Amino acid sequence: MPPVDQPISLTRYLIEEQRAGHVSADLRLLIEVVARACKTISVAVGKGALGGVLGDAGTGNVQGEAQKKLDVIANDVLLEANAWGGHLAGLASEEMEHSQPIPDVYPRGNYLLLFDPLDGSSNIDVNVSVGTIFSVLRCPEGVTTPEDAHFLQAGCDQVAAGYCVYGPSTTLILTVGHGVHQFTLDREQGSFVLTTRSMTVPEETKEFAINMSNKRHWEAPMQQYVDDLLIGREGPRGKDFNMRWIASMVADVHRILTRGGVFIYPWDKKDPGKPGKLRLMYEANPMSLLIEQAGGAATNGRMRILDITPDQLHQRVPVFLGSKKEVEAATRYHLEHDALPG
Ligand SMILES: O=P(O)(O)OC[C@H]1O[C@](O)(COP(=O)(O)O)[C@@H](O)[C@@H]1O
Ligand SMILES: [Mg+2]
Ligand SMILES: [Mg+2]
Repeated sequence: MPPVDQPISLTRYLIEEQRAGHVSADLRLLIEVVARACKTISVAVGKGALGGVLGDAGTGNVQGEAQKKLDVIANDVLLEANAWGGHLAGLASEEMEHSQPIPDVYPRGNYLLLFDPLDGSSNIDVNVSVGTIFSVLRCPEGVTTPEDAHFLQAGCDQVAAGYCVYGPSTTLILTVGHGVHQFTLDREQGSFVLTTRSMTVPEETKEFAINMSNKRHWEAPMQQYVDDLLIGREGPRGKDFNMRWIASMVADVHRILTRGGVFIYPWDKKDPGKPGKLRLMYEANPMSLLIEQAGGAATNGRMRILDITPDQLHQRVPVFLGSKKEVEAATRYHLEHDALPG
């Protein structure tokens, strides 16, 4: 990836993208508001035990998951910042049952924002990287008070997507449909600086990321695929593989954007009613757009994630994303299994 010679702030990068006709003024300002909210969340995360922000909130979200204090704080920060941002018609969060239109009394715009305010929250209390994932859609024409149904657009309709990782450094990864770029938070200056232009995911990899403890609950083709990875060079894949699992999707995807790999959260029969663990609108779609923009691939094991027509705001999907050839290989195991007679 080419290094950047001159420090370029996120603001300057976005102005250049606006001049090039890649973003509207409204979208530029909306991304700036999200980035500012991420800075605030980064400060809260960084306080750790000193800030009293660790531990459970004692509440559950709409998904029936126990919320961490920081899940609630991050959600509130994003809501507050964006309600006054002036560029949105509505927003939706993994932590809220329904989407929220921006009330009349606030300045409003034509975009819809969806977010996972804090991804990987099981890692907060052990001081491992967590992050924020976001996705931007257009509000359908003529709609002034968007409802859940207006957010149900395929991932290929996203106009921007990104995530922020709160790790050893705070980094913002962004696409507005013209490549994927990395910005690192300069903590002294308080601004995001472009540190990697045009990130690319190598086509091939020898590294996979999966929660192996679920293996016995997977479908047959998924078990076969991983068995073949583990046999390594003596098996049909003809090479040895390494494994990583951080259990924060943002951090696992960030590694893949940086050095390649494949990330898989397949369907499992622990809870057969759930079509997957990860959420289409807040996790799978934005990450799939980023990965595709960086030259990788993303499927649900059978079809391209960005082509899925959502039918629920909190819809879950299996996720296979990363290095193109490896995602194609894992997908092929499923499609060939589906084509078997009987
Ligand atoms: O604990 P598991 O089952 O391995 O799941 C880990 C996955 O769950 C997630 O933490 C789900 O995200 P949330 O923390 O936003 O619910 C992903 O970031 C991660 O990839
Ligand atoms: Mg998440
Ligand atoms: Mg979350």
